[in-house]
Amino acid sequence: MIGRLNHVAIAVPDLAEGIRLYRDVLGAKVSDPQDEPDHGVTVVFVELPNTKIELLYPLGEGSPIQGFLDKNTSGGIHHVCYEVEDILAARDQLLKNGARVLGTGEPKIGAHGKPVLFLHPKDFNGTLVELEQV
Ligand SMILES: C[C@@H](C(=O)O)C(=O)SCCNC(=O)CCNC(=O)[C@H](O)C(C)(C)COP(=O)(O)OP(=O)(O)OC[C@H]1O[C@@H](n2cnc3c(N)ncnc32)[C@H](O)[C@@H]1OP(=O)(O)O
Ligand SMILES: [Co+2]
Repeated sequence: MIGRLNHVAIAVPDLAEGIRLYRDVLGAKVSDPQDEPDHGVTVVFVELPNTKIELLYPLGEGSPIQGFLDKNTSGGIHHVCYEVEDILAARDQLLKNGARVLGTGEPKIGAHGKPVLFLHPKDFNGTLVELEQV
């Protein structure tokens, strides 16, 4: 069901410092920050030849990454995103297999303009999983 790795997301406590590390220290191509109010995060994309890194910073009240940053004060790997061809078929299959789909269960439009869903980290070895329809 899952295909390519679309991105690995890293929650950062300081976005400017995260950009500096990836652009100036690691020498990667880094996008401008993009606010995603529907997701409660500001996102910066780091373009790698084979995948992307998504730097995440909380946006607004009740950001879904705030609790994670409170626990991981230096930041940390927040989720991995796998591509799927049909997100509703993937969701229904996962629900049938007992995985918990977060939120309303309906896909939202993600930072790349494509439908996304999240799966509970406790159902996947402590790793929050995002699915993105490509
Ligand atoms: C824009 C976009 C895109 O790419 O297109 C994005 O990625 S948006 C990315 C931001 N959006 C999302 O993350 C949406 C989905 N996320 C959520 O609904 C939430 O963040 C949850 C995953 C449910 C966690 O919520 P919250 O932190 O309030 O829950 P909680 O503190 O009760 O945590 C429950 C347990 O899960 C653990 N936990 C929390 N976040 C975790 C994470 N990212 N990875 C692994 N474990 C995690 C906690 O440590 C805790 O474990 P213990 O009980 O053992 O202490
Ligand atoms: Co993501």
